[in-house]
Amino acid sequence: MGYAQLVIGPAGSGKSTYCSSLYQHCESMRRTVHIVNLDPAAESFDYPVAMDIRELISLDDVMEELGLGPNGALIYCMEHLEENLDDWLADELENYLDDDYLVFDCPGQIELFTHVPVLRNFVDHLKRKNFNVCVVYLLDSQFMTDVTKYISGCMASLSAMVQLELPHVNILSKMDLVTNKKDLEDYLNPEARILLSELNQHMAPQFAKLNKALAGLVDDFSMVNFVPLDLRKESSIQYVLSYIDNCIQYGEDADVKVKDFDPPEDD
Ligand SMILES: Nc1nc2c(ncn2[C@@H]2O[C@H](COP(=O)(O)OP(=O)(O)OP(=O)(O)O)[C@@H](O)[C@H]2O)c(=O)[nH]1
Ligand SMILES: [Mg+2]
Repeated sequence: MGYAQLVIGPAGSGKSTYCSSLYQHCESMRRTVHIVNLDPAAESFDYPVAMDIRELISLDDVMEELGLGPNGALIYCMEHLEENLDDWLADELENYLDDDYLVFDCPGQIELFTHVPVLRNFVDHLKRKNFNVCVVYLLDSQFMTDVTKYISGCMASLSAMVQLELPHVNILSKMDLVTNKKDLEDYLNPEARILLSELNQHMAPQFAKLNKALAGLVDDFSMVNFVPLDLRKESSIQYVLSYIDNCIQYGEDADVKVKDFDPPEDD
């Protein structure tokens, strides 16, 4: 059994920074994680790259040879990855199987989990290879300034949740930039009733019905669960990591092993 985090979220939400902080944290804990770059447009890394999509395909080559723009080229690269799941990915994964912990740093284009089935097929492949996979969805806390942005963030995350059908953890990133934590508290665990009244205050009366439906949707999916992450604090990184570990049952087998080593009782 392997373990994997699929780190996704809008462009610039802090995915690569999260991966690098997680790597450093684990290193200081003497725990091994392997970070995989799935972003063909990435240029430099603050973490050692265990596997790299750029070894399979280069965004610049695709843009040049096919005359595509950056986003079209990215989709092309990811579809190329999809076609090579049984070749390139399978070969690379050979090096990491039992008990290994992989963290996939994904590109930020939201189309990847709303429009095309690439990531879905990617995780299905991981599951077939016996990986327990969890989606780690990063949302920038800077955008949680009012209820309309909060709802739109929730919808994007919900879309990934529905597409990927995996255990799903929402992280509110860049908490170090939040000066007034109180403003955010309302959004960490909000009630549908409060969301609705705020939405109605923000928007013209003709949206009342839509607002009710949206607030209800967010409530029904228990989306309203964001874990704040402040990368300055080891305790915050550790909390997030434990939370995710719990979702993918990492460490549970280890507990069993410990129990196995208990001295047998005299009969
Ligand atoms: N203050 C602060 N800045 C952060 C944090 N995380 C990321 N940033 C900054 O936000 C910007 C984007 O961070 P990245 O980690 O590259 O974001 P990303 O989600 O990987 O971006 P893409 O791969 O382009 O989608 C960079 O300038 C980072 O330095 C954080 O926890 N605190
Ligand atoms: Mg990145």
